[in-house]
Amino acid sequence: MTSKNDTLPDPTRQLTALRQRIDNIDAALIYMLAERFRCTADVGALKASSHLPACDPAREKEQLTRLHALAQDAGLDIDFTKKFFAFLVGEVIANHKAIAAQFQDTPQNPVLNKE
Ligand SMILES: C=C(O[C@@H]1C=C(C(=O)O)C=C[C@H]1O)C(=O)O
Repeated sequence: MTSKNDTLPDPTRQLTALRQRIDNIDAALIYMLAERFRCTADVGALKASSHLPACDPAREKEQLTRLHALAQDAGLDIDFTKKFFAFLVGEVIANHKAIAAQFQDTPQNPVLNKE
């Protein structure tokens, strides 16, 4: 199969091909993050309705140990992994606090009643 891309100089074609792979990976990351945040929103609603704290340091410690090993195995920078995880969990905890505040105002939280 020929395409317009076949007529480009080699480095340009290689760059286009690499960027196509990057775009595919970015799409997968966005979908995975969206799914993770949907899941953590459900955790936030469960915690709010059960009066559990937004943050669980023991669980985070376990996750960090696991992610450290996974990052090492995958060849992903450990410091980046820790920073990314801290950023992600920081967002989740802020969301959990917002859900808890909303639950206090309106115990009929729509997140809990969506099914
Ligand atoms: C999602 C939870 O809430 C918080 C967020 C976490 C996460 O994003 O993975 C982990 C621990 C908690 O501090 C949980 O307790 O499982």
